[in-house]
Amino acid sequence: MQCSAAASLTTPVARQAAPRMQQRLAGAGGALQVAGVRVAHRRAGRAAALGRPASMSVVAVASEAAKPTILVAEKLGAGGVDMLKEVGTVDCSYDLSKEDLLAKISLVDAIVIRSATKVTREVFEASKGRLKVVGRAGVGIDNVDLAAASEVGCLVVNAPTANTVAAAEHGIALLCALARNVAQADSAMKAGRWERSKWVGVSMVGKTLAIMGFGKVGSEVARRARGLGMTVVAYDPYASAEKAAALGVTIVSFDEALSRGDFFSLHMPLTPNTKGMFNDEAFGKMKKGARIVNVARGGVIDDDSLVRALDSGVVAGAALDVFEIEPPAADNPLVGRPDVICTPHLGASTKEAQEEVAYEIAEAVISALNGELTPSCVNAPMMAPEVLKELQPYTQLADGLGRAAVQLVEGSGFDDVFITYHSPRGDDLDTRLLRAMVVKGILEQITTSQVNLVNADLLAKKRGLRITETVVPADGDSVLNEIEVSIGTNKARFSSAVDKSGRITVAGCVKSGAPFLTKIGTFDIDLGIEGEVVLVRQTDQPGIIAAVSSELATNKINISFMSVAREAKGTQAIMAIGVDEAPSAAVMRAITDITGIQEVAVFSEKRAA
Ligand SMILES: NC(=O)C1=CN([C@@H]2O[C@H](COP(=O)(O)OP(=O)(O)OC[C@H]3O[C@@H](n4cnc5c(N)ncnc54)[C@H](O)[C@@H]3O)[C@@H](O)[C@H]2O)C=CC1
Ligand SMILES: O=C(O)C(=O)COP(=O)(O)O
Repeated sequence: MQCSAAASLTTPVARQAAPRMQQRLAGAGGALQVAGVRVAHRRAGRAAALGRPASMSVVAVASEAAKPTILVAEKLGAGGVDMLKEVGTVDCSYDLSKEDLLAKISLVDAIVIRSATKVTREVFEASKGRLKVVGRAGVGIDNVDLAAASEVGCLVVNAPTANTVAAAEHGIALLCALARNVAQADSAMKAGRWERSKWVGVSMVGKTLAIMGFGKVGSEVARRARGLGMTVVAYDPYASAEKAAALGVTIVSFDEALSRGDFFSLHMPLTPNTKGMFNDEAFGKMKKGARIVNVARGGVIDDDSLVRALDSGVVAGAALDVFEIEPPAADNPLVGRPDVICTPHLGASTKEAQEEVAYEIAEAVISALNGELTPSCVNAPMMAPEVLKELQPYTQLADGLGRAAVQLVEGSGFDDVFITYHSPRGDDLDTRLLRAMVVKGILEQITTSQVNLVNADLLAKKRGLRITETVVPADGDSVLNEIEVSIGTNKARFSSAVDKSGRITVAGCVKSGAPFLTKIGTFDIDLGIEGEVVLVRQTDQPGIIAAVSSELATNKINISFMSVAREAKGTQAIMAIGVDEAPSAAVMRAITDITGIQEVAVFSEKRAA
C-alpha cells in the first residue's frame, strides 16, 4: 500500500538547544586545507551541514526542558567549553581521583574526557542511570568500557578527525628524532657533553617505513614520509589497497611488513586483537637494527618483548609517546633506556588540534544530548548522514507502532515480534534504526530501563524477545510505504486488534512527514499517531459515532482525529479516535454503556517530556 497526504498533520515539537546551536554553528564557517586533510571548522557545524531537522530524536536521551549538567573531566579547548555552556551547566573539574569521579558521576548527564579518565563499568554503575553521554575529546576510546555503556544505554561519542594531523606530525617528529638521536644528543649537551661521534644517526631517505594501521593518522604519516623520500608499506587488514596506492603505499601482510621495515610507525587502535601484537614473535621477524615509533597505544607493544628486542639489537631504538600505564611507573623498563626516547602522550597536543577537538566533541555531545544519532557515535549503528536523514520521518512511526502494539496486549506474555517493511527499496532498506525504534517503543512500555537505540537490541535479547524482520518489495518511489508490527499473542485488551493469524497487529505509514496508523487487527483505519487514542468496537448502526463524540464533548475532551472502519455494512465497525487527553475511567465506562458498543480501549502515543 501507499499512503496519500492527509489534511491534518502533526507538528513535531522543536527542542530548545538544537536550533540555537545550529544557528550559531551556521554563523561562521570555512574549511581549512592542511596537507591534504580537510580540517573542517567545527564552528561551521557538521550538524547544520547534515541538514537534519531539529526535531530528529532517535535516541531520546535528554528531556525537553531540563538543562543538562556536563562534567568536563580533562582540559578541553575554551571554544568547546563555551559551546557546552550554551546548552548546559558545565563543571570543569580536572584531575579527579577515582573516588571523586564515582561520587560526581550520578550528578551529571554527560562527561567529556581525554585519554586519562577511565570510564569503567563501575563508573556507569555509580551514575545510576543519569549519565547519558560520554564524549571522548580525541580518537581512542580504549579508556571507556563500551559494553557497559551500551548496556545502560549511554551514548559514547568521540572526535575522530580533529587531531589526525597533530598525531601524524608527532609521529614524524619522533621518527626524525629517532633516526638522528636528537633527544639523546640534546640531553648530553645539557649535561655539558659535546658528543659528536656517539650520536651519529641513520638516514631516512630510501629506507622502508612500515606503517602498522593505515587509517587516518597512518595515511597522514605515509604522505609525509613519502615527502622524506622513504619507501612506504603498510599493514592494515581493513585498508583499501587502491587508497593506499594513490598515496604511493603498498599494502602488505603483517609478516611482510615486519621483514621489510627499517622503521615502524604504529597507528592501530588498542583492541583485544591488537593488544600485545608486537611481542617476541613479531620482533623476531624484524630486520636487525629496526627502529619503532609508537604514537598509537602503549598496550599494542608488549614492553618486556621490546626490552628483549632492544637488548639483542634487533630493535636499535624506540620512540614512545604512549604507555600501557600512563604515566608509566618509576621502574618502567623502557623509559630510562638511552635507546628509547619518550614523550608524555603528546600526539594530539597542538594548540590547533586541541581547539578543533574541543569544537568537534562539544558538537557531538550536544547533538547526542539532544537524542540525535551523531556520526561519531561509537556504540550505535553507524549510518551515513544521508541515510539517517531519509529514515528520520519513519523513526517516529516505528516507535509509535511499537508503543501502540504493546499497549494493546493484555498482560505481557509474549516473546516474539514480527516487523514487516513494505519498501520499494526491497533488501537495500537499512532497517537497523527502524527495528531499534520499534523495539524501543515496545520496551519503554514494559521496562523501567532507559531504552534507546544503543541498547534496544540488547535489552530485547535480555528479555528473551525474538525480533523477526521481513522486507516486502513494494511499488513507488518512497523509502518505505508501510511498517507492520505484529506481536505474538492473541491476548488483547481490544479483541479487534488481533489479526487473522491470531497476533496483535498494527500498521502505519508516513504522510507528509507525519506518522499515521493505517491498520489495527484486520481493520483499515487512518489516524495520526499522537496523543491518546480511544478504540471503540461497535455494531455498524446509525447514532453511535454521535453518541461517543457527544460523551467526549460533554467531558471537554477534544477530538484531534477520527477514523471509522467496518467489516461489512451492518456488521462490526471500529472507531479510532485521537483525543488530546486520556478519558477518565468514568468516561470510558459511559462510552462502554452506549447501546451497540461492544468494547472500548485506550492507548497513549504521548512521549515522556
Ligand atoms: N598519541 C596520541 O595522542 C594519539 C593517538 N591516537 C591513536 O591512534 C590510533 C589511530 O587513530 P586514527 O588513525 O585516527 O584511527 P583510524 O580508525 O582512522 O585508524 C585505525 C586503523 O587501524 C586499523 N586496524 C584495526 N585493527 C588493526 C590490526 N589488527 N592491525 C592493523 N591495523 C588495524 C584500522 O583498520 C584503521 O584503518 C587511535 O586509535 C589512537 O589510539 C590517535 C590520536 C592521537
Ligand atoms: O585521540 C587520541 O586517541 C589520543 O590518544 C589523544 O589523547 P589525549 O586527548 O591527548 O589525551
